[in-house]
Amino acid sequence: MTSDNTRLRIAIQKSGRLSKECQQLLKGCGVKLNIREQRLIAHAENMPIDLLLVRDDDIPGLVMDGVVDLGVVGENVLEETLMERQAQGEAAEFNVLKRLDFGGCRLSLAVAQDADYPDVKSLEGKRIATSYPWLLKRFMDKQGVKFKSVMLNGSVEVAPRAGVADAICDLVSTGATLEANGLVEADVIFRSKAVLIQSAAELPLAKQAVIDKLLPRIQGLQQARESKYIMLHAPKARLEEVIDLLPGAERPTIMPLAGETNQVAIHVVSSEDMFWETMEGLKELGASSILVLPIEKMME
Ligand SMILES: Nc1ncnc2c1ncn2[C@@H]1O[C@H](COP(=O)(O)OP(=O)(O)OP(=O)(O)O)[C@@H](O)[C@H]1O
Ligand SMILES: O=P(O)(O)OC[C@H]1O[C@H](OP(=O)(O)OP(=O)(O)O)[C@H](O)[C@@H]1O
Ligand SMILES: [Mg+2]
Repeated sequence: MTSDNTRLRIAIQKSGRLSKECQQLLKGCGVKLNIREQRLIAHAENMPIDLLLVRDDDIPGLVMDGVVDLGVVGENVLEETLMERQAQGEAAEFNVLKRLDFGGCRLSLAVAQDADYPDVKSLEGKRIATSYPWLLKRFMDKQGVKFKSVMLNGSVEVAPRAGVADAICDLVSTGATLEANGLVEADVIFRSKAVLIQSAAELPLAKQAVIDKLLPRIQGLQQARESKYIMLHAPKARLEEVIDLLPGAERPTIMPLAGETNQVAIHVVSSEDMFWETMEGLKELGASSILVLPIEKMME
């Protein structure tokens, strides 16, 4: 990659479940990217940042070997790589800078829909197909269940039907993939989200300064995504009841309404979502013109 060691190097997934959201995250942080198809490297136009676009499996290693400074990867891949590297005596140091709010999934054991599965002990001596042998082994060792691991890098969900395994241990989100393959989730063994990790190596001040800029921006984006701006009109007489119903702990702003003495306008930033039920409750108290708006960025 570039020989310019003053530019912060960040590894993200090239294409897959994390790639779009990683690019959006950087864009939201004000990083102008010029990503071209087929290119491994993308240079930011307005900040000293270079992106390395790779398979997600390679990201923890690139960070742990200090080839890149930062990486975004699922905790599932991170933890699996960590265990594998530790077992092989390879470099396995890194720091988690931030748990992100995307890439949520779980690593689960799944069996055929008609299988008899009272608990995990029913997998004793069985063949389990997975791309995560270390995470699976850790869980099964803890449960005291012996099994045979069948390592597959992809299409794990077809293994039972193909007669290659009796059960699988794979990532699940909605469960649609399992259902489409006649499988049911039996036990969750690991819950995962995407994380931003940093290499353990000490960074030059200039690079650290870029990280110090990015982190509060990521925090601001995440906080904004979790928050809503709520506006409504409410009768003065029921103000306290209306405020009690509003989600989140922030005190609202109360403003007069032109030409209206019995009603006020209420504005509040809420850290929680506003449910239809709450809106209906507000309406019953006489509130009207209730608006729930998304917030783009936030800084406290
Ligand atoms: N269904 C899902 N919903 C949300 N996040 C998921 C889902 N499946 C996987 N992930 C997360 O996204 C990561 C990347 O998933 P993806 O399926 O794109 O990986 P991959 O096929 O191994 O890609 P690559 O070609 O980069 O190796 C996973 O390691 C996991 O952390
Ligand atoms: O429970 P679900 O919502 O169905 O999601 C789970 C599926 O998503 C991931 O694969 P992905 O779709 O990213 O494709 P891949 O197998 O090519 O990685 C994962 O490996 C599962 O197969
Ligand atoms: Mg992968």
